[in-house]
Amino acid sequence: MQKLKIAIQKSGRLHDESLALLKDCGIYIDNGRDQLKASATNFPLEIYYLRNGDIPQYLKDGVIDCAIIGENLLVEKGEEINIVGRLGFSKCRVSLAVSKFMKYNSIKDLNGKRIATSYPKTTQDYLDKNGINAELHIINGSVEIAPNIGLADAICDIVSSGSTLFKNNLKEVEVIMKSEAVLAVSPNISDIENNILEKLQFRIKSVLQGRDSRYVLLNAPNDKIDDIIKILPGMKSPTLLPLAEEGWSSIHSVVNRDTFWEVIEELKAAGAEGILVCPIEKMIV
Ligand SMILES: Nc1ncnc2c1ncn2[C@@H]1O[C@H](COP(=O)(O)OP(=O)(O)OP(=O)(O)O)[C@@H](O)[C@H]1O
Ligand SMILES: O=P(O)(O)OC[C@H]1O[C@H](OP(=O)(O)OP(=O)(O)O)[C@H](O)[C@@H]1O
Ligand SMILES: [Mg+2]
Repeated sequence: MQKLKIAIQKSGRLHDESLALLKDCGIYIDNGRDQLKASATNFPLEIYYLRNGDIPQYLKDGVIDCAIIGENLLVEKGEEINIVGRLGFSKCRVSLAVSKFMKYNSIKDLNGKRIATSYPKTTQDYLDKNGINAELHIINGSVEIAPNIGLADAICDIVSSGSTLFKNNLKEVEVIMKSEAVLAVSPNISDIENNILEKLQFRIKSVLQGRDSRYVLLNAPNDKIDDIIKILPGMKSPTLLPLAEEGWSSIHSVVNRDTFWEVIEELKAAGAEGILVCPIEKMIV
C-alpha cells in the first residue's frame, strides 16, 4: 500500500509538538527510541526523523513528501517548497541584534559591519533589500556569543522570549520575519500521496480548530436569552435547551480561546449563571 512520507525533526524544538500533533490526529506511531524511520499503525504514513536543517533538500529532491518544519528554514533553504498549513507552535522571529551599548538608529548603521548568522540567505536578502553592504560570518550555533568575543558587530538569529539576547547583552533592532511550525510539501509529490496528504491536512485542521476553541455551557433566565445570544457567536448559532426549572434555559456555544475571558465577563454581566467551559478535541466546520 502507498504511504505518505513525512519528515519530523529528530530532536530539538519541533520534535515533541510534531509528534503530539500526529497523536491528536489519531495517528499511532510504532516508535522505538532512536529510530530513524517509523510507520503509523492506523494511517498510511511513514515517519522519517531528520535534522531540521536537512529537510528542505529532502523535500526538493522528493525523497520525502511532506514535513513539519520551521517556516524560517524554508525561507532560508526552500523557496520552491509549498506551505499547506500553519501549525501554531514554535513561534519565533528571525531578527538582527546588536550590542545593547551600540547606538542604533536605523539599518544604515550596519553598513560595513560584520554580521554573524546561521541564516545567510535570509540575512543577505534583507540587507540587499535595504541597500546595506555588510560582511556575513556563517556559524552554526551559539550565534549570540559572536559580538562578545569580537567575531561580529551584529547577529541575525532566532528570537523567541528574548532571554538569550538579554543574557548576551544584545538588543533586537530589526525583525526580518516571523515564523512558526508549518506543514511543507515537496514539489514532486504524486497524486496518490497527495490524496493521503489531504486526509492528513483535514485531521490537522480539525485538531487545530479544536485547540483554538472552547465549548461553553451556561444557564440563564429566559428573559436574558436575547442579550446573551448576542454575545455568543457559536458555529452556526448557539444551542438553546429548556431547563427542568420553569423559565430557565441552558445555552451552549463555541468561543475562541483568545477572546474567551472577555466573553465570559460579558456573559456574567448579561445574567449568565453556572457557566461551564470544556475543551474541544476536534472541530470540523
Ligand atoms: N527559542 C525558540 N522558540 C521557538 N521556536 C524556536 C526557537 N528556536 C528555534 N525555533 C524554531 O524551531 C526550529 C528548530 O529549531 P532547533 O533549534 O530545534 O533546530 P535547528 O538547530 O534549527 O535544527 P537541526 O534539527 O538541524 O539541529 C527553528 O527552525 C525555528 O523555527
Ligand atoms: O529568545 P529565546 O527564547 O532565548 O530563544 C532564542 C534562542 O533559541 C534558539 O536556540 P536553541 O535553544 O534552540 O539552541 P541552539 O542554538 O542549540 O539551537 C535560538 O537559536 C536562540 O539562541
Ligand atoms: Mg536552535
